[in-house]
Amino acid sequence: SELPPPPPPPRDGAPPSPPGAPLEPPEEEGGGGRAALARQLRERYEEVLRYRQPRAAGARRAVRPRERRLMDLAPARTSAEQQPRGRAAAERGRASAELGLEPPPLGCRELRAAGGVQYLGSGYTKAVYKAVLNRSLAVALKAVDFGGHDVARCVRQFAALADCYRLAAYKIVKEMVLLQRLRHANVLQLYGYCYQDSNDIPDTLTAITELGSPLEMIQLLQTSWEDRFRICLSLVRLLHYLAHSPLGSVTLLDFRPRQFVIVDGELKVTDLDDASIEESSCTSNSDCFMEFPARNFTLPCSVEGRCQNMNEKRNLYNAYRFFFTYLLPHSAPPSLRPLLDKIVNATGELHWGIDETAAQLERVLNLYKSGEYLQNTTRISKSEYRRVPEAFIPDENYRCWPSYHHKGCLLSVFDVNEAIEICDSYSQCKAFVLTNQTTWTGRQLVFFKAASNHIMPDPDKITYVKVTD
Ligand SMILES: Nc1ncnc2c1ncn2[C@@H]1O[C@H](COP(=O)(O)OP(=O)(O)OP(=O)(O)O)[C@@H](O)[C@H]1O
Repeated sequence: SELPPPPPPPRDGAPPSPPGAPLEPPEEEGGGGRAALARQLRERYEEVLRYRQPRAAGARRAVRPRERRLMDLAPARTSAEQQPRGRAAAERGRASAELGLEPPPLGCRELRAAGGVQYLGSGYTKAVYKAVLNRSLAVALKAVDFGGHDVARCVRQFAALADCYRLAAYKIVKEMVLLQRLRHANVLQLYGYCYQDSNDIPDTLTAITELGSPLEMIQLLQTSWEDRFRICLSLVRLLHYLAHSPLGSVTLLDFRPRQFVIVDGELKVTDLDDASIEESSCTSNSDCFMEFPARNFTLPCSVEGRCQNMNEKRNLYNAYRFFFTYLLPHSAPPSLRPLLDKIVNATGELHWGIDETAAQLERVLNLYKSGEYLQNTTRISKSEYRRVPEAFIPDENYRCWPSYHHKGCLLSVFDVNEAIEICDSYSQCKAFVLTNQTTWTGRQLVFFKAASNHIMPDPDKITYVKVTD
């Protein structure tokens, strides 16, 4: 309900080209509102510069008011169609260098030929579209949302659409710089970007990124523990990377689940416009106060006058409150529960840092993958099973939860003994079929069946039929 209405669909199947252009460092102007807007533009511009410069470069460079346009990329009026290819590429390369980015593999040329453009969603600032580039690559396109809260509020206040666009577009620029500098399996990949003129505003920016699907908590709660654990593990790997990133310790100030998307079952951060590397300065511990809806923490103030590990701990507590409590313990294998409860408690109390938390989750992964978690359980089968190689049972499904198949009972197992244990524990289960499919941890997928009347040949599967009860 808090989402702004979607922007109008792109005309003639063209990619969305919302107006505006970040880019020239704003000059200070006299006079109330305009001066305030100019100041905000300048602050955003300076922030982008901070992120794009390698830390080792040392002190911040002074920003010259008339410095060349920061993101004067390949404008639409010099479209790739109208100019030799080499020049377009050269312009892109030069622009990338200005941004501190590598030349993008995808740009305006590919965007103009995009197909299947579809509105995906929007937040306060950006609208996101799905599109197919080069007829094969499905990507996400991010642009400033003209109907969005950010632009609308700014226009109401300053009545200056072009500058309000620039202010919002800086968020995309910041995100692009961060996506480029923070490279990790759980950070969305930036494929490229395009500046093109729009009706009212020159040099509107579209970022081209990897496509994901929105993270739906309700949906996640209905999936297997294995898949939910994967989300938590990818989040912890991401936070571990962010705590030790090339930019320093990065905190995600906005940590709601909608800042993340799922790509092939892995969680990836997509919205980086609220990321920050500033570590709060302090003179005493009371300056290092962290407030959350249900808990507050006071962190130690270091002798250097910085709140110790505040960025890392903020991320960790948010991971606990938005993800771990919901996703980690429920329907986990019973022998892993004590360790998982320990992880949930330790992060909820901020007793551990990210290094320890990551090490503990990797430990859970190893116990699960290696089958060690099964060792404490008694593994004597109540029933006998007849092995029928190269065979499967096409029907006779029953439903179970949480199943990998919506009609049948498809679960992952470590080995055939675990499948026997599961079948033993379901009175409905009369047989099971080992498939040749595996999950992300390498566990085998098994169909549990309610009868074994029709067995069919299949070279890739093995059927086990319960012979006694
Ligand atoms: N790469 C992507 N693939 C698929 N959907 C995405 C992608 N990136 C973003 N989205 C969807 O689009 C929505 C808006 O994107 P994004 O969060 O970047 O915009 P925003 O204006 O910064 O939002 P917010 O107000 O949450 O900060 C997201 O909630 C997400 O569901």
